[in-house]
Amino acid sequence: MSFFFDKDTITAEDVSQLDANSASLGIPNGYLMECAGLQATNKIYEHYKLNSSSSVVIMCGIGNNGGDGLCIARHLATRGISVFVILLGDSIHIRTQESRLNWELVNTLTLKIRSYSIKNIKQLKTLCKSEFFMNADIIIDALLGTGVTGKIREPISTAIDMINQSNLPKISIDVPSGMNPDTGQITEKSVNCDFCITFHAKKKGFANIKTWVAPIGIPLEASLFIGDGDLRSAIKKRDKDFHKGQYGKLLVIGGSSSYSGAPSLAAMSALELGIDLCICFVPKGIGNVVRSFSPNLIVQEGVAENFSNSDFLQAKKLSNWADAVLIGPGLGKDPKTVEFFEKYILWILGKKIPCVVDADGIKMLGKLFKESKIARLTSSIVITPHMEELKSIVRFKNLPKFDEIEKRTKKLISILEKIGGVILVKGVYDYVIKISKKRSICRVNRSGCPEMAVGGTGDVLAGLTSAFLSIGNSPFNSACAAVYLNGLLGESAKKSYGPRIHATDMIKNLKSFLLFKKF
Ligand SMILES: NC(=O)C1=CN([C@@H]2O[C@H](COP(=O)(O)OP(=O)(O)OC[C@H]3O[C@@H](n4cnc5c(N)ncnc54)[C@H](O)[C@@H]3O)[C@@H](O)[C@H]2O)[C@@H](O)CC1
Ligand SMILES: Nc1ncnc2c1ncn2[C@@H]1O[C@H](COP(=O)(O)OP(=O)(O)O)[C@@H](O)[C@H]1O
Ligand SMILES: [K+]
Repeated sequence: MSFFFDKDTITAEDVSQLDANSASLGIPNGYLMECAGLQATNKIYEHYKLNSSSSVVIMCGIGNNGGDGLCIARHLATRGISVFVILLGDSIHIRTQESRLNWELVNTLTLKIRSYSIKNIKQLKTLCKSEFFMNADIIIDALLGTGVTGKIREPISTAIDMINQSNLPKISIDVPSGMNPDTGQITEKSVNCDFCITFHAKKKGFANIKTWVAPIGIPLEASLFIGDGDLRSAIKKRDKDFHKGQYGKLLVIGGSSSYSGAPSLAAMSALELGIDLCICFVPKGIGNVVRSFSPNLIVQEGVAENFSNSDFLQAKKLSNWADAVLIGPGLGKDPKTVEFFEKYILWILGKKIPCVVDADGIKMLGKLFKESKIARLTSSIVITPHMEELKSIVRFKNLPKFDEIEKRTKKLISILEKIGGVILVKGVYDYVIKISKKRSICRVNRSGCPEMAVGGTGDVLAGLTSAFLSIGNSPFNSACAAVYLNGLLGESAKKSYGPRIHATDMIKNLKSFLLFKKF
């Protein structure tokens, strides 16, 4: 299944994404910690040929890396090994439920485990001179993992020194504490481990570390199906010192004499997601209709009641201002608009400004492909066709059913390789595909409900995709996060208002939904 989204090395961000996606699939975080603890225990037990006369020191932090260490302590003790647990910090500060549970369990098992929580460095130094510490067979480093940030603080800093000063064999859990797992950088100090037992996949920054990778039950589905983790990481946090415009400037080009709702729905979705600024560039005569949706929208009108080449200069100017562009919703099919679109799209393909093409824009793209005016889309373009729209761009007959994932993915990739770009194929399951010469990848979205098959929900999706682009996400990640959120909004609108939902109900629910889900 190499076309699915599995990676050889992963970052801390990937880890938290996979973790949250596993939770979306119903796998509690504590299960993963239990697997991690048991896998590490098995490896250590076999590698060092431990037996009931062995003794082990485990240094634990107050995050989940420490939780893994506490879990290992329990499993080693179960095998009759004497364990000496040192928690670096007060137990009331343990950060997660899973780690706290493991701390409580460690303190319930009294036969083979002794545990200490360190209040100050002096206490730590005394413990490190104790007979147990000096005579142990190995020392396990579960101080810091993928959650490390900034300079190493006390008492962890001294604990790292203590581990490094000891002559015992040293095993690091997940990450050698102190090392940045994404870059391999050691700002100050890190544990000089003999080897590292790392979970799920090797971390990106590991170069010269002896590593053993342990699977911990993160299922393939957590990488294949888009979930909470994707959405959480796409909703980027505003930096404290951000000023207006740094969290997304979006340009929506759409609308025509017949359609004013489509660009309005897209722009409103983007605004409700929380981006800073959205300019709607619409043809003359519909500006006030779009304005009436919200005073927060900035609306500019073109020269005539349908776009034409006379609007090209203004479209270019506004695009250069924007972080991302959405073109297509409600554009119509006026021949002059088709000319304008062609000119604009050829320009933007050359500029690499992140851009979403939807609705009428997709049909016009199809024409450009047919006339060989475009050979290939660039990786900065996302198109969001449903099946019929996709047929206007590339020829194909039938596809395997929506839930025959492996077959459908293979077929879609072979079809889409001809056109390139990032393609979000809408349907009961949405398929987000990034075509690349090296290796094309596919993610699948299962959120959403049949009640969403009404006018306007596609415009909301296009608005969300371009909004995610405007705050700095990659085209692929933007499409994934948007289609997942769009489906959740459909489900949530159905819960709030019953089966007769409109696109406006989805937008209405956006802010409270994100707040409720703590995004
Ligand atoms: N996400 C997953 O899928 C799983 C993660 N697991 C473990 O969880 C770890 C990540 O857990 P967390 O996110 O809680 O992070 P960590 O356990 O790496 O550490 C986070 C805590 O350490 C402290 N800290 C961070 N930087 C520090 C510094 N520079 N100096 C001193 N203290 C510092 C802070 O109190 C912070 O809350 C992984 O490395 C792995 O060991 C496992 O339990 C298995 C499942
Ligand atoms: N039957 C369905 N089940 C689940 N989701 C659906 C269904 N029909 C449409 N959707 C979702 O609604 C959104 C809009 O899709 P669609 O109606 O095809 O767009 P458009 O408005 O462009 O025609 C997409 O995210 C799609 O996944
Ligand atoms: K560690």
